Amino acid sequence: MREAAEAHASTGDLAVDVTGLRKRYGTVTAVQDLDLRIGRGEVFGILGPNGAGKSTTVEILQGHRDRDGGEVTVLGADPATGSRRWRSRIGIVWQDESAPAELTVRETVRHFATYYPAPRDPDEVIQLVGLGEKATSRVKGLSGGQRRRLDVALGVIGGPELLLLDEPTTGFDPAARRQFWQLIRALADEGTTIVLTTHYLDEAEALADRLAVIATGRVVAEGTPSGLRAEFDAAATVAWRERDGSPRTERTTTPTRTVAELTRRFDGEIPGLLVSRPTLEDVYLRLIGQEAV
Ligand SMILES: Nc1ncnc2c1ncn2[C@@H]1O[C@H](COP(=O)(O)OP(=O)(O)OP(=O)(O)O)[C@@H](O)[C@H]1O
Repeated sequence: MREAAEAHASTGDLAVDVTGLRKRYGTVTAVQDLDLRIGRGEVFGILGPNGAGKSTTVEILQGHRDRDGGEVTVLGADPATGSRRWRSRIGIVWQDESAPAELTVRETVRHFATYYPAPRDPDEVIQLVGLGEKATSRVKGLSGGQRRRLDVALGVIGGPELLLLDEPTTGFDPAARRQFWQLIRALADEGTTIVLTTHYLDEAEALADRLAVIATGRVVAEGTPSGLRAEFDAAATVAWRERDGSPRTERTTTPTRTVAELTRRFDGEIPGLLVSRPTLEDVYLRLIGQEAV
């Protein structure tokens, strides 16, 4: 999936192509000079802290929010002028619950299917999201996690080529998150392009073929989860104490050489030696400006 998506991204077969996106709300700049290229069939994570501009970006991709500047193409069209037919090719899982409480799960999914020109089979979608045993339950009786699964069912009932999920697992317990991840992977295996925003680094790592870290409306890092990790693994910190007891640290991409030099200098044991590398979490926190590594 990842190789196919990267090949698409490089050959120009893009599901999402954003250049120089800008959005302000009054005096607040929510998005500034944001670029995104997402290949067809790719699972793409947009990772960032509260207020980074994730929801604003996704709303602009959906065509639900105007932009102030930049070029945006989603499935070949500008979302600002996308047709109804274009909209039917995109599935959206909203942050707010949208299903009517009094209907059953099956009634709700069947009802939403009528909005689309070529919907999927409602019972198949109910099975896909793991609500088979709840098909005849009323929406108001579902748990939070089950509601979210229903939201995904409503997002995919139209058979979308592109699925946009805004913070899909916020409020989930750990087991529900893992189950939800399986669902996203199943959809990705069917070939759906998936863009999801998240606060959670582990979620982006577990699901995304590629991810963009955004902070204050800009992309501050982009790549595969393993590529980002490798890039940041390059720098290690060597810490030790000098003979007078004063602490020293050195950031280096060649810690073994540094330790060898120190070994020679101290002629044996290096006082207080510590060699450490940042975790991906440390790197993420540094990227979003919340902690020094
Ligand atoms: N309708 C609005 N009116 C005014 N300011 C807004 C509006 N929506 C968002 N903002 C501001 O724009 C910035 C980006 O918000 P956005 O919701 O896009 O971020 P986010 O990354 O999705 O955050 P969160 O993770 O908290 O959902 C924030 O400073 C926010 O306060």
